[in-house]
Amino acid sequence: MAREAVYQQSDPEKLADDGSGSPPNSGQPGAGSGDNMPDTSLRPKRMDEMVGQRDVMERLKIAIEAAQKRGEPLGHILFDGPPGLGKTTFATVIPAEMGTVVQMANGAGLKAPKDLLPYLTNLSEGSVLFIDEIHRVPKAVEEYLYTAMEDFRIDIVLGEGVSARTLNYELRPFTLIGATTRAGMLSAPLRDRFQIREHLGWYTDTELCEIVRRNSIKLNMPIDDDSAAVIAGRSRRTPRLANNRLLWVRDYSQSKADGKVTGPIATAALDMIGIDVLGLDKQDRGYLDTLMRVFVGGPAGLEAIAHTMNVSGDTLEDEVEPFLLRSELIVRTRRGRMMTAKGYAHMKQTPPKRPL
Ligand SMILES: Nc1ncnc2c1ncn2[C@@H]1O[C@H](COP(=O)(O)OP(=O)(O)OP(=O)(O)O)[C@@H](O)[C@H]1O
Ligand SMILES: [Mg+2]
Repeated sequence: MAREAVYQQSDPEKLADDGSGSPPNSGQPGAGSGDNMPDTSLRPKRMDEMVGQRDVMERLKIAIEAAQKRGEPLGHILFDGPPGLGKTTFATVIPAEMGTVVQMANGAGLKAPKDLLPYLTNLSEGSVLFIDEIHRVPKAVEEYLYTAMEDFRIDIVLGEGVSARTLNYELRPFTLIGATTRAGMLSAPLRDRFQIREHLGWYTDTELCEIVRRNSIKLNMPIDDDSAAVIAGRSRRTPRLANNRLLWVRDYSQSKADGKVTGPIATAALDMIGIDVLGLDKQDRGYLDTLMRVFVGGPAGLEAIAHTMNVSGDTLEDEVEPFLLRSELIVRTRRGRMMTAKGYAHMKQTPPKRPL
């Protein structure tokens, strides 16, 4: 029987935020200041509570069952995909299905081999080590992971120069789960040591509706199909955003409508915080507005747009542009970013006439 996973580390969301990757003994089972955070409380605890990602789920269930039948630890798993699609969630439900414990680390916190050692030496047989943002693990630490993953062994070098000696340390067989939003940044030797690699893709509107409906029940505020559709439709196919939107709609309805949620109330709530029908927020529309108004639809360079908006180019490239590109509101050309006809239509403007 699968049990709930026992956390040996503080809350993963918090780790992801501060990037500290504090040592494994710092958290009591179930501890972590983020435990009462809404995002965490809405996080599925078991695989059957998860919605969507059917293929991934099916493959993982097979791998888990087979590993359990053989009495071996599950092969190492790498999850990649954009933020908020369920990488950390999978990393917590898998140990729960296996009835084992999980330690949570963050690649940004593993600055030197000594930061990794406590996690490795703390492993119990068949337990899981989750490294979030694994692309941020530096090379020196990564090399320790190679033998740890492949041979369940680490070689510790003691001393320096001629007196240096290597100590071989046997690890208990374990499963490493890595998560990254930047799979391309992982080195090939590390990537190839994961037996299972899963890419998490965007959710359908129907799946998001289901997530919103289930979570509204968790929040003691069951909502109708219309409201769920409004929230899901404005959530960019991302469960985390759907949860955030739902929580705001709850606040709004409790303050303005005695806790009653209807389609128009959900719409008014999301309009109020500047989330439009496509799920664009104020910054996204600010980008489109700048490109349209200041650069006459482009082509314009990223840095030029960033300077005009007074934000960093990285922010625009990582947080704003991917969704605008995916929605075909802008295109990236060799000469710079350009508005598309769809972008103009969304902003309710007519494209300028360009000389032939
Ligand atoms: N398949 C799913 N079913 C239901 N809820 C989900 C699912 N996937 C994610 N969620 C919800 O979305 C939230 C965000 O997911 P999660 O933290 O796993 O994303 P992530 O991929 O780890 O993001 P990041 O790259 O930012 O770390 C979770 O707290 C959970 O409530
Ligand atoms: Mg995560």
